[in-house]
Amino acid sequence: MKKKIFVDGLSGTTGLGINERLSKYDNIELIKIDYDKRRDINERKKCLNEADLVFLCLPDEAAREAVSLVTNPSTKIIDASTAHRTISGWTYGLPELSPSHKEEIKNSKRVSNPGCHATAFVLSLYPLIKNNIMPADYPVSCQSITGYSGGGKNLIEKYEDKNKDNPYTKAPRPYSLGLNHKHLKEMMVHTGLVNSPIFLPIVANYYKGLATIIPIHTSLLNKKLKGKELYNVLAHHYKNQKFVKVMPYIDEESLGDYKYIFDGGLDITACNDTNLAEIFVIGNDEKNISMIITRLDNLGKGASGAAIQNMNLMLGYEEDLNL
Ligand SMILES: NC(=O)C1=CN([C@@H]2O[C@H](COP(=O)(O)OP(=O)(O)OC[C@H]3O[C@@H](n4cnc5c(N)ncnc54)[C@H](OP(=O)(O)O)[C@@H]3O)[C@@H](O)[C@H]2O)C=CC1
Ligand SMILES: CC(=O)N[C@@H](CCC(=O)OP(=O)(O)O)C(=O)O
Repeated sequence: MKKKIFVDGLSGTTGLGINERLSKYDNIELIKIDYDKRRDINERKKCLNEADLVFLCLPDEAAREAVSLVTNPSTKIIDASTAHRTISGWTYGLPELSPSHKEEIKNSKRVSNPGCHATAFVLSLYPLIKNNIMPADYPVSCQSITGYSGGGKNLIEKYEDKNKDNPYTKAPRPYSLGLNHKHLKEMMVHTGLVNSPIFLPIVANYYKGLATIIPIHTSLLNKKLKGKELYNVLAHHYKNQKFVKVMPYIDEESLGDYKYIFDGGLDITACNDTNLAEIFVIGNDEKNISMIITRLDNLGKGASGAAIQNMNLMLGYEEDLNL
């Protein structure tokens, strides 16, 4: 029997990405809603309760509302919004963190898809805190560079406005300057950090692709590891993962012929159109400093790709089916 799937918010950036990926499945029937009725609460309620699994690709408030409309006890939900990422009763959809995270997703009816910045951030730090290498009260700061599609339809429209004086397109823009980005709680809860990271995202004039940049003073770690040892911890943690790769270690010596760097810089769009997150560990042992840079497609492993991976697990398919 085909599984019935409903995408609430199909016309949005994440919804379209999920829809495109779902079109590769032949064992899935998409529940369709008239375009004109896509915000009609009664129509949505009907579709939500007919489905074996629904994707919520909506703003937070609308996602909460959608959950409240689901009365069918069999309906499974994957929520792409921020609404349920730190709420009890919901499973965080980042299966690479540990075998038990993956197992929980497989058995869950309520999975919250991680935020795009948070995905890269949590993947970078979880193994270090879990293994007691980074203290839970380490003063973490992080910058993240992202393409403008991360802001959904509204921000895409602003960036793509062809007015030659369009202020958005002039230069990259640091944002969330109240230092209260909506991913902070999620970043803490799912790494085990006890203090808020200082998180500064930067949006730039390109469509998609994201990288978090986390500097580390290795002398402040519980274990005074060298850069290569830090790399070894992450490489070991993710060694069996298809969608999270730890890339070869970078230091001054390897920099010259490092194949993933061109003209001294790292391409943060290299994971676009994939479901990959790639982690780079960079070290300078003389100065006791390291850096973790994690890149991904904010619409791939940062949103729609991750949602499909979670669906595969929840429906008992191969985790990497059609990804
Ligand atoms: N873009 C990204 O990189 C990522 C986004 N997310 C999250 O995923 C969710 C969707 O984001 P994104 O796709 O970017 O957003 P978009 O703004 O591109 O799309 C939002 C969708 O929600 C629909 N919608 C809005 N309000 C309602 C409502 N009250 N009832 C029904 N439908 C409604 C819109 O319909 P309409 O066509 O009428 O406008 C649109 O289809 C958000 O919570 C976002 O934070 C998560 C990770 C990454
Ligand atoms: C450029 C831009 O605005 N990006 C979004 C992140 C998108 C994302 O991960 O979103 P959710 O947490 O909503 O799922 C932001 O920083 O708010």
